[in-house]
Amino acid sequence: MVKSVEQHIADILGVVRPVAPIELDLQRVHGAVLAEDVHSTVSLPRFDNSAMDGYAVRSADVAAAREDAPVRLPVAADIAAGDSAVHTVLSGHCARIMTGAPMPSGADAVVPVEWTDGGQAEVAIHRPAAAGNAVRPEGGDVLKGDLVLREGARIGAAEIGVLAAIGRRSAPVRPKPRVVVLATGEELVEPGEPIGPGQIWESNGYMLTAAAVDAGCAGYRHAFVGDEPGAVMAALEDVLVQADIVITTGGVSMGAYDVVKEELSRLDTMRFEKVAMEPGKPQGYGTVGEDATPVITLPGNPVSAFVSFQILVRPALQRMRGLPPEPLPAVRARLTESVASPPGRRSYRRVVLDQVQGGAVATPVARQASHQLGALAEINALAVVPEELTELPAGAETEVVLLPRP
Ligand SMILES: Nc1nc2c(c(=O)[nH]1)N[C@H]1C(S)=C(S)[C@@H](COP(=O)(O)OP(=O)(O)OC[C@H]3O[C@@H](n4cnc5c(N)ncnc54)[C@H](O)[C@@H]3O)O[C@H]1N2
Ligand code: MOO
Repeated sequence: MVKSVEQHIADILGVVRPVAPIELDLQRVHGAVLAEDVHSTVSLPRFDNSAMDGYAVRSADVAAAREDAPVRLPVAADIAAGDSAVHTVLSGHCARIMTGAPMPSGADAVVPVEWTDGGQAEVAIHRPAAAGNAVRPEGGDVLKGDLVLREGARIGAAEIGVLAAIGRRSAPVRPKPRVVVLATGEELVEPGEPIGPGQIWESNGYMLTAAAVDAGCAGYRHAFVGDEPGAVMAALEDVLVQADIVITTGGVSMGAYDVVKEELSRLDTMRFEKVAMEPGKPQGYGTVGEDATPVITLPGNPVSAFVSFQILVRPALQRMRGLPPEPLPAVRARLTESVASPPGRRSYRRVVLDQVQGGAVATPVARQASHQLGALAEINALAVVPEELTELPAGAETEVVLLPRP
């Protein structure tokens, strides 16, 4: 039975759940997703303060100040940012004040230093300042009790700035899901190591770990395993405690040594199926272990693994983060060349998407086979050929999925 892409996405979503919320330190929340609304327990600014370097005055005292007829006031105090003393400006006096310094009581305006002679004992003020001039009032930004961040917010630089500004040392978040990637195959050799006949350098593990990071997760690449019996189960048992989800590659098709499928299909919590897509036909998913850790088994062909991850696995990772499990964004674009597709399967063809006058155009790369990793880094999108078609001619408009960039 061949299964639809939508059904397989739904089935994978069915075995994952959002990671449990924890309170995480400010220095570790980047990339996490907020698990609760955050209300401010303080007003911002916390106190009336000066917006400029200048002189805190009573506005009535400087109302008559003119360019050619300055008002002269004695400078009764010098107030720097961080000054915690209680200052008062009496009528007919002023205080020198710096940006961010608390307003002294009595004063209701700040005259910027540029409107004065900059005097230290006495200052000549050449322009009037209205009440409130260059004063940042308490609560003028955030009021105590205000909702400042919503549950479900992705925590980036701006959110971290807000949390710190309201004095929070930590936040209730869903941390980045821990994605462990396990490549399998007897032919694999670590990149950088000498290689022998029939061997290949392991690339899927590195690629998918990076793809998991691009999807907002913490990616960990486990050492790859060979095809010896028991190796996959042993590696899985090894990683279950530290994984929120495990992604394997290889060993899921029809071969005599397709050990992932062979070993894991003994568990009644795992399913191995054919999905109506190309690349990415042989797929498996389910859970393993006491905690029902999700395990997704992707095919070994590098492009199949990559496309399967982006189309099938990414929505599940978004759900685990605590976000809506949305697919990658897509646009409509015109194909510059024809693309083929096997009957009954939805094909994802590698294309370069460009914006030109007249709209978006998608140019397929020449090498479209599942092992042809070479062109993967040239592309920025995948053009979709629907199940019911075996070809889309040049000039046809189709859905084009935008690939994520870090
Ligand atoms: N008789 C059939 N043969 C195959 C079928 C089929 O339906 N009937 N399906 C083909 C399709 S489609 C795919 S996709 C692959 C999937 O195969 P496996 O998931 O079992 O993967 P392997 O056989 O282990 O490897 C396939 C290919 O990819 C290379 N590979 C594997 N792992 C890595 C890695 N970590 N880094 C780089 N390259 C990797 C491996 O050397 C093979 O060349 O099956 C088809 N066959
Ligand atoms: O489905 Mo395989 O993934 O076409 O190469």
